[in-house]
Amino acid sequence: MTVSIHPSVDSGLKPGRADFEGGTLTCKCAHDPVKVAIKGNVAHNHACGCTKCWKPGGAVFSVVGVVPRENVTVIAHPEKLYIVDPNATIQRHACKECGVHMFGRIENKSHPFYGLDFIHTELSSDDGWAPPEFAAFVSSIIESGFPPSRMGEVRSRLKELHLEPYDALSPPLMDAIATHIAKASGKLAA
Ligand SMILES: N[C@@H](CCC(=O)N[C@@H](CSCO)C(=O)NCC(=O)O)C(=O)O
Ligand SMILES: [Zn+2]
Ligand SMILES: [Zn+2]
Repeated sequence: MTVSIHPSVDSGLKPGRADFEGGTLTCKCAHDPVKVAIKGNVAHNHACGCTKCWKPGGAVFSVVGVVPRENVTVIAHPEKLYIVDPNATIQRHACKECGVHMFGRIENKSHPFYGLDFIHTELSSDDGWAPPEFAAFVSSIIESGFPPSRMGEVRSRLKELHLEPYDALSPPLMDAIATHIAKASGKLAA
């Protein structure tokens, strides 16, 4: 049986729409759900195998991308949100009742990704979100208990889905992070 990556990619990637204006993320609560309005499309959307990103029940990977923080507005039930780990780089604001992560925010102003919030577009029923482009932190799925002996199967399936597997972020994003650090330390001209 083909290994399942995530319900939104298992039957192939759905193309996004260039003119997509954004949508609303809704948590899984049957009553009084938290709602978050997102302006514009998601960037750097990716499957993430890390232990920290929210995954729907049974999924091996999360699907997560970024939007400018000023494009994220909580429009219903902000009182249900809490920060999963206030010490983490990405502070994930999750619903206290259903556990879904509504957005992840970086508060450290010197972080390379400061200004970007992490979101899960599957929480929206709107059509046109950009699909994931690659798979990040693939080896990290083992930390959640995935059998190491099946990693070949996972990487083959990701390639088949055109989600190139990496054990950190993609090379362009890793280069962007390293460039930011080198500029901050003075090794490269700012
Ligand atoms: N092996 C660890 C990796 C966790 C990790 O570094 N996750 C990345 C990617 S999250 C979305 O791309 C990260 O930047 N984390 C910062 C944070 O979570 O605050 C594990 O699996 O836990
Ligand atoms: Zn909820
Ligand atoms: Zn992650």
